[in-house]
Amino acid sequence: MLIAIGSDHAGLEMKTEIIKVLKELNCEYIDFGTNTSQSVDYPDFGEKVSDAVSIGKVDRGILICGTGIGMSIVANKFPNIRAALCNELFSAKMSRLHNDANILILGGRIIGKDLAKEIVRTWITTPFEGGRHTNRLKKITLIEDKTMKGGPKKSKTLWGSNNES
Ligand SMILES: O=C(CO)[C@H](O)[C@H](O)[C@H](O)COP(=O)(O)O
Repeated sequence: MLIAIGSDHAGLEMKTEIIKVLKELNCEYIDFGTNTSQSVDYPDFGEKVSDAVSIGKVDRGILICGTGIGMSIVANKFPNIRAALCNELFSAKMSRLHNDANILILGGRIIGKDLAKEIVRTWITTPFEGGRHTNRLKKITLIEDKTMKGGPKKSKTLWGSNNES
């Protein structure tokens, strides 16, 4: 299995630990950074990993930021992405069994490295259950098609418009 992995500065230490687990599980990986403790912006790294999974360059992705929330917001903007923020084992297992999650997200400032490593082991080795869940995933894809078709929607936020008319 080929895994894309990335973090911001708040997830860097945990990323280093998780790479050890990937090696232990004989997973190949592409490390999209960051690789220094300098403060960076999580969307830049979330985008690289999510894009790699979205276009099928890699099988799955792992993202780490401070809480995992920022990376989750970024990753779930991408087509074909089912990103799951899992800071405990049960969610990690269920995100594979029921949701076929293809990106795992962890909060580097929320949980310790031993739990994070155990979550990664569980998430990598748990298969998708299929059955009734397949139809639910198809419905998610239909929603994605409806909402993403036709390119970016106009949006005006407090931070400014990304598509001025
Ligand atoms: O947790 C996060 C928000 O969702 C981000 O991933 C960042 O890690 C966090 O915002 C970084 O905070 P900092 O104060 O700039 O270190």
